[in-house]
Amino acid sequence: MDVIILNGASSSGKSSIAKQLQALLDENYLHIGIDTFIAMMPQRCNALTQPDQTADGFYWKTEQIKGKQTLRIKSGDYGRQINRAYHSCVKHLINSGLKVIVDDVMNGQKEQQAWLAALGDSSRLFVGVLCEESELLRRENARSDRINGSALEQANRVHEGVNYDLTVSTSSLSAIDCAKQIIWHITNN
Ligand SMILES: Nc1ncnc2c1ncn2[C@@H]1O[C@H](COP(=O)(O)OP(=O)(O)OP(=O)(O)O)[C@@H](O)[C@H]1O
Repeated sequence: MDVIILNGASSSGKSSIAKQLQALLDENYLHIGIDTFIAMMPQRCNALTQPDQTADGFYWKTEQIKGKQTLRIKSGDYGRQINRAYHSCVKHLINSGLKVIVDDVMNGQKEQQAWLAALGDSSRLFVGVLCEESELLRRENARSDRINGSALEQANRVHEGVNYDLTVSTSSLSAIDCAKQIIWHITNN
């Protein structure tokens, strides 16, 4: 498998699963996500600590969705350029003979299509990382580095229209057991 794409809301447990996969898989897999690129960007390009401050990179915006005040991540021109580069960078890594675990918060079906276009004929596994909303909220509140409200907004939207090879539930399984489920699927399909 060239690339394993873990898709789920913030705090659903993607990074934890990615680390367990890296430990358990025989072959070496790189772990990459948009946070990898955010860490490379000049700080002035993003406004991720407070909502409603626009930026050329990524920022949070309060929107009324279905009558509810909701925080959504938005991107400016630079952010969109970074996102496209993130997709093609994964393909370049694969073309260099490397294997990759992508840890992503997809914008539903639209972003899966963008991944499929970028990945071409590389072998890939789309994994939905599911978590109950009450548990997402508990985890988000326990973290000091995540803005409150983002996990719940993403909870359903990230999965809308996405076709998965398998899903794992991190509200009922530990990260290591989710990783074992994924490896079982790869080995037996
Ligand atoms: N299967 C699990 N069971 C219980 N707690 C978990 C599980 N997976 C992750 N957690 C906890 O949830 C929190 C978020 O985990 P993690 O960083 O893996 O999520 P994430 O989906 O990568 O989040 P983000 O997209 O915000 O980076 C951490 O405190 C982690 O310890």
